[in-house]
Amino acid sequence: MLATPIPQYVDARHLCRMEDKTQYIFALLGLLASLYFIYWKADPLYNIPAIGPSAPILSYLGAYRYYYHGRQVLREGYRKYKVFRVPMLDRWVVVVSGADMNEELRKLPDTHVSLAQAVNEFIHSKYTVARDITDHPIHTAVIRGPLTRNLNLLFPDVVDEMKTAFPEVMPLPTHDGEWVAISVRNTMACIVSRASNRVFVGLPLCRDPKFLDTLVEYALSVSKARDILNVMPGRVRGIVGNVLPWVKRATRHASVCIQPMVQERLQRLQNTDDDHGDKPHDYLTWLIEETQKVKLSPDFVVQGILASNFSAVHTASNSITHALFNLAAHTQYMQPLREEVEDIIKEHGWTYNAIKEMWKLDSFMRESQRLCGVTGVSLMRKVLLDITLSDGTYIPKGTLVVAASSATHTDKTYYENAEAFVPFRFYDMCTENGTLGTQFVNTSKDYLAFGHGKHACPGRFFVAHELKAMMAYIILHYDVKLEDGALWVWHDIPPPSAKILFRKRQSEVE
Ligand code: HEM
Repeated sequence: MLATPIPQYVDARHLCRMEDKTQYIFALLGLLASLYFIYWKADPLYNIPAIGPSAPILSYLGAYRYYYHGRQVLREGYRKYKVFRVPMLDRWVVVVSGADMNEELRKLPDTHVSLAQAVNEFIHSKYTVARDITDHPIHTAVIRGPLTRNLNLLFPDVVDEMKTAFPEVMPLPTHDGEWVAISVRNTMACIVSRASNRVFVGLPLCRDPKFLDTLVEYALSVSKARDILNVMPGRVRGIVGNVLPWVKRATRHASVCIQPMVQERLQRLQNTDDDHGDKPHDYLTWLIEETQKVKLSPDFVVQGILASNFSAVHTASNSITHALFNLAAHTQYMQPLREEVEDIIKEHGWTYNAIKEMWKLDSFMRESQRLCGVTGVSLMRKVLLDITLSDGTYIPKGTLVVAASSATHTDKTYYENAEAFVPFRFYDMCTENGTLGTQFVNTSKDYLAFGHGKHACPGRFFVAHELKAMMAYIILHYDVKLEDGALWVWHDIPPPSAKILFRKRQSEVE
């Protein structure tokens, strides 16, 4: 084929245009690179060392790594820096390292940092947990106040519910000696939910299958909704959050069950004012009284119950699931635990004080939580006013700051043989030093499983006794072991498929 000759003048103009185009492209690329560089440098967190790439767009690689290997990333930062930052899909999170920095973070006043705002930013509580709970956390005041003060009185109900729930939810195999594989997380969630709601809403609602289904759906929907909202850009988030159906549906369904009880309590409270009746003394009444104190409608009680469930059930069922896996992986500790539990129950029965006195079990639970906390971070705070930490790190308003709890818990500066599961280490500390400062419920700058300071988990006194009672029940009634050939592979949140073998207890305490 003959090539068509190109006239000279066309060629020259064409070349000129090509040159112009190339120049424009280079100029545009240069401009974009400069903007990219300026944007990167202008980030107010730029001076805080980042784990993984910190440049815009590339930081998504780091976010991906943090999502899947969070604890490794946190440990890397913890080893290298006092203060560092890790990328998430929509933000950077600043992390402080070591007990002294933890102490500094927990001492920051509420005028400068906020836990509630941080939780709201992190899981969008307004759209995932309960509409008004960030602004009006009535449940927190009730848990911290009357619930904790009255644990001794409420505890027989928790024990009764647990004793009823175990045989129903985890029936013993019909043949003696037969092992049965049980999916632990869901089973424990079911029993924790019943025992906790025995206190929150009482009988018969705490056993009502419809109410319990609503709570299960609600719990699942919180993380589903959070995952959806996390990938939304800021402005769209509010619009999408408002149309998500789950929290509205849970509130509607829960209202049908709870509102009549609220009305009944209100009536009784009024009668008490008129000296005609006994004042009810339970969680619903305390929530109603709290709404009255802060001048809210009693309708808020439903949100308070949902938020209580959100705070209590997921955390507690994960905690006992980890403890059971630790027991199944270290069955040599069954015997000393059995001896302790059996002796104490024989002497005192299933009382609140009896559970408190199970010090070996207490130490076991604390150690399990030291190594297997629900998340690798604690003391999550949103910065409300610009702050400068003692090492000179400037943290602007709006930033999320956390403490690297899992890295602190495995730091050999604070714990001997820090990586090993040594279930009676805290028991030994208590007996050697004669102090009670290392009980399951105690927080410190190097033990952050329940947070630390003013906002430390107010439900920890309730949950410590609830979970110890459940463990004591299992220790007395079941043998446990891992499935043949299975290794205990630790997860922040154990997958529902993770199973343990249970059988009716074979041996008496020797
Ligand atoms: C093993 C189970 C639990 C764990 C590991 C746990 C852990 C935590 C942590 C780490 C915090 C944040 C503390 C801080 O930042 O200083 C917290 C706060 C909170 N927890 Fe728990 N928790 C558990 C069970 C419960 C239970 C059973 C309840 C309710 C009965 C509850 C109610 C709360 C509330 C209301 C807050 C917010 C406190 C505030 O805003 O000041 N938690 N919890």
